[in-house]
Amino acid sequence: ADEFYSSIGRMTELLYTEQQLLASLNDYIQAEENKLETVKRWSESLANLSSFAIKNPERFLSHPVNAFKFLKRMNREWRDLEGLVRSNVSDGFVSNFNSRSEHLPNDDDLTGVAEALVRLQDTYQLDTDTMAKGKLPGTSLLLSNLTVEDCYDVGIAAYRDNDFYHTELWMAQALRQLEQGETPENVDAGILLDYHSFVLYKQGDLKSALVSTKRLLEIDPENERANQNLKYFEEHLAKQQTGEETLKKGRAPYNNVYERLCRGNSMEMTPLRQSLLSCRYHDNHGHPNLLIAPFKEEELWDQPRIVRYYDIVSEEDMAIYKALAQPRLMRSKVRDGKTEKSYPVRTRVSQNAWLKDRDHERVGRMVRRIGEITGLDMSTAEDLQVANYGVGGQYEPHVDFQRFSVNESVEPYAHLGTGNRIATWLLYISDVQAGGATVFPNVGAIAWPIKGSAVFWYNLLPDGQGNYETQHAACPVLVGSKWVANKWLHERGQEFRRRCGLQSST
Ligand SMILES: O=C(O)CCC(=O)C(=O)O
Ligand SMILES: [Fe+2]
Repeated sequence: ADEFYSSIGRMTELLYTEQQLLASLNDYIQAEENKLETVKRWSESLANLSSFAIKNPERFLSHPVNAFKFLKRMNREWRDLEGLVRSNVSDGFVSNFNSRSEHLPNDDDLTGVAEALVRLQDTYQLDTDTMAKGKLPGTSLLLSNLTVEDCYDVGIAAYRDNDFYHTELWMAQALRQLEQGETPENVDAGILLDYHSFVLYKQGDLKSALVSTKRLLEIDPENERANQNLKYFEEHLAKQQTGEETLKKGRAPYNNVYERLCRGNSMEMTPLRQSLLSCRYHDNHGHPNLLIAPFKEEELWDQPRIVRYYDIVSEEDMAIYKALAQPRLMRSKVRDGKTEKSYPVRTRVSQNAWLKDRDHERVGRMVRRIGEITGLDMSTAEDLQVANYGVGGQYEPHVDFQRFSVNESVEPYAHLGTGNRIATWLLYISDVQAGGATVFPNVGAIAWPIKGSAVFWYNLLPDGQGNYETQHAACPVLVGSKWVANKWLHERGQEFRRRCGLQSST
């Protein structure tokens, strides 16, 4: 089935679908109006005739022409009219809609996008009101706020996830907006308070659950469940006060290194260490192709060494990669090294496509460039992965190499036969308005997406062991459509290019 929330690029297709549906709906409205217009005209013309005739029916019908026309009308014209009234002009729209309905977002998309809002709220420490009012960078794009019903839907998505902490936040937001005078059609204070008090109770906050239940009983005094809960909460609270039970804490949003990095709080480096990071033009020791056009190289981090190259490809190249990838985008998966199978996971919300060197001359050209810049053999690299992130799109902390231990007989990436992923080339082919940084939680490095620049690092230590300091993540995209193109380089072919050491240091 089609999935949309995991890629803004895929979602853009839906906007065109909506345009076509709207055009078809307008055709239907026009046809319905034409039909009604015809019916009205007929009825009006008849009204005069009939009111004249009815004044003196016998006299009217005594005229043979009148009699002829009258019988004809009653015999044929009324029947024709009935046919017209009965005729269905909605077929076009209905069949148009039905043929597309398979390719419209399903419930998983709705859950996915609601989860995304909650994820963004946690990662970027935004309160529910800020989120509901859409007060984010890029606010000029916002058409309308979340309504009471929208907030309720986000709360329900969290509830289905057993995420009572966020259910509480969103039900409370809905209640606040209700108090501010919104008039939703399908949601009322009763149902909001019902959920609100229940999830407070589930989180062990009996005092607040009691307050919420009392509010519910004010508007619905007969509510049986609320009355039972009231008794239950009061009894348990009394016990608690005698110290029998302590408050359990609900799941609070985690505030770990990863999320702090996503918010742009990088680890402080000592000024000395910082000053040793260099920025220079890079020609890979005089590679002939790079002497003519060297790349600006910036050292982002020292241990592990992470470098960024600016202006690696042109705007046109990037447009080509996106255009080639767009129709092939599929939900990104994560490969389980043990079972060798790939699965879609919540920790990776994006869609991707793979481009071969031969798919376009510009793809092959960039791959050759990577070889020139890094000095590595590109013949064992994987195809170019083009990825586009969705709403709150992310890739939680992971390493790019396949974990293995020397005593294990399984060879990493056995199906490729090219050894492990020795290095990662991560090219940003879009900017991102807010969020979406690439961060390295084990060391504290942050790489912000800069269109046309590529970040490069070695995943393996010189002896072939995986370097866990290279663990990294793509932070949730707050505002924007983030596109990247990765090239994963493998061990085979690099034996004489990157000299291996016996010890695992770099
Ligand atoms: O998109 C990013 O910033 C990082 C992507 C990444 O780590 C991956 O695809 O393995
Ligand atoms: Fe990665």
